[in-house]
Amino acid sequence: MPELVFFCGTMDCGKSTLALQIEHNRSARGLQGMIFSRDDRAGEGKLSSRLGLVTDAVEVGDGQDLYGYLVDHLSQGGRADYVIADEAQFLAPEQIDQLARVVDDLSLDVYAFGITTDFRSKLFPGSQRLVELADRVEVLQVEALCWCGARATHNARTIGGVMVVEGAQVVVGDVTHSADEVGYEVLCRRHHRRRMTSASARAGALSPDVLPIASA
Ligand SMILES: Nc1ncnc2c1ncn2[C@@H]1O[C@H](COP(=O)(O)OP(=O)(O)O)[C@@H](O)[C@H]1O
Ligand SMILES: Cc1cn([C@H]2C[C@H](O)[C@@H](COP(=O)(O)O)O2)c(=O)[nH]c1=O
Repeated sequence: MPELVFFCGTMDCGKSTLALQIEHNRSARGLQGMIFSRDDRAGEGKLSSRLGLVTDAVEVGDGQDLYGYLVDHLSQGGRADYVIADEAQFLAPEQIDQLARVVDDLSLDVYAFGITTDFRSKLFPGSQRLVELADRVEVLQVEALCWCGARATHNARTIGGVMVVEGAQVVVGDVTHSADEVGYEVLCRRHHRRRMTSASARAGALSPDVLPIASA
């Protein structure tokens, strides 16, 4: 039976790498995938992994009907044996419904990849719909780690390494810490709740407040 599978995890846990591996394994057996992506860091119409691999993809636009796109593609003689949708958190809930319809009405497997929650630990609408509709939700097994060594479960947005909690839900970026730019850092829940990034933990460790008091 064809399935809608949601592969999820924090940023930087290998979702796009897995998407590219699934694509590679199927295309090596002569199958042809329809690859959707949206706002990939590598640019429009790309699906890229931090391991350096990249492939072309159909850039999904606002309000684009993904089911209609596939029906048009197939009726014009195009081929699609399965569907991959990366950065699926950026898709609208209606587009997730369209992907479910691709599974049910076109009998194609759909593999969606994305982060579940944003920098405020709130579900992205697209990810919420995936959790509601997917036949299977798979949490990636290569866990990203918080600076403390615990499994990272949350995504923090940072500016100059300091965690921020205000701002637009969507800001494309990477797990970096340049001085003024928006970056991201994966944290365990405890340190996300305490807004403690690696930079603020380091600063705290160096603060005179926590240095041992010299005995008189
Ligand atoms: N230089 C490297 N050597 C080995 N693995 C790496 C290297 N750089 C990144 N990775 C792996 O790639 C993962 C990120 O992969 P990617 O598919 O881009 O993540 P995601 O799509 O989940 O954000 C990292 O968690 C790490 O396991
Ligand atoms: C937490 C969070 C992330 N984003 C953006 C940042 C990246 O461009 C993508 C995630 O990509 P990855 O391949 O999983 O690293 O999402 C965002 O826009 N808003 C957020 O709150």
